[in-house]
Amino acid sequence: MTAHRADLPTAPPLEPTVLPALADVLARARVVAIPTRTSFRGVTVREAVIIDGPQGPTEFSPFLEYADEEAAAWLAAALDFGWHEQPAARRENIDVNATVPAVAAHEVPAILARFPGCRTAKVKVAERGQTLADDVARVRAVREAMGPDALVRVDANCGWSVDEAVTALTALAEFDLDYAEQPCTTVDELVEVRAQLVTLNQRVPGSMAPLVRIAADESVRKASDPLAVARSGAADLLIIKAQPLGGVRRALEIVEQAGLPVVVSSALDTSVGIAMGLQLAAALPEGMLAGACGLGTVALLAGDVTRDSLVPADGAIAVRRPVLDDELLTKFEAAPDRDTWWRDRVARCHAILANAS
Ligand SMILES: O=C(O)CCC(=O)c1ccccc1C(=O)O
Ligand SMILES: [Mg+2]
Repeated sequence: MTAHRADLPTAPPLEPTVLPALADVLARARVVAIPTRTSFRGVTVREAVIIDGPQGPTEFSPFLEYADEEAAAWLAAALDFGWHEQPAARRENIDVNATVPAVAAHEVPAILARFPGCRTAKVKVAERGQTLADDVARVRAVREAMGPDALVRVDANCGWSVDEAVTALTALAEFDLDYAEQPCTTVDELVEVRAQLVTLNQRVPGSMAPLVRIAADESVRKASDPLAVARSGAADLLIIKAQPLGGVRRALEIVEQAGLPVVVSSALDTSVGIAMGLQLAAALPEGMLAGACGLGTVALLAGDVTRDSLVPADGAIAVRRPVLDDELLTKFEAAPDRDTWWRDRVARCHAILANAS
């Protein structure tokens, strides 16, 4: 165990309350493979296990490259959402952002059209194989399409070094960014980028605010210690995802302990996983939400497992659980080898949770 400053406790352990039997989980599971409309961080088919739990449908969809230890937290989340009562909702509708993949600038209007009414956009930047000029052109296209009142954010997904991040965010500052999500990989790098951006902001003498605010995503959801960011002052706000953090209740505990404003986001889930994110956003204490959430991403998929998809209307999504559609589950059924692969993965992650409890 590392030493911790007294002001922040360690993150709560993954506690898989009462674990349902593996056979029960698998009997309720359907594996689906849904194409994306646009390549999103290299993903062109999104695979997911949809489980018809006693409390409602739930989803297990860790990315393919994740090892079992990491994927086990996603299974804890899925089982918690499918088998246990969830924290009470404090709001009925959740504002969401448009999510703009790393497309060419001329494709931006077509992407934004899938997010009706959204007044916040999050734009992917620092994509491998692209240049800062591509990012500037894409962000400019978003700002021009949405107008001066919209909020525009960027997400670099760890794609920059400290120097690249400072250069890029200085160049992008003319578009008046709401925040930059995970510009670099490590917590120390985030601290350094943020410090340099504070220095660059000295147009307001004595201000300790950075030129662009920093949000942490991977440094929260992929970290063994999701509170390290908050403890070291590496970010102005946190991106919180229910599946990787082990479910709605554990994510709420982490938010409370971190004490930073948050934006709830998805992992490119089907409507079932989005429902979990909406539940988390709806349960957040007053004043913790830092704006529109990244939960509109079903609009980036070319299919879904419900007829009543959880996509934005008027810039928001109503908090609800979708009704599974058997025809769609069959239509997007994964190939037999992929079905077997996912069921084996569920079994291995289930064993990890069983050993931990
Ligand atoms: O936050 C959003 O707008 C959508 C979700 C999103 O960007 C995302 C989706 C899948 C995997 C990673 C990420 C991410 O935020 O980095
Ligand atoms: Mg992100």
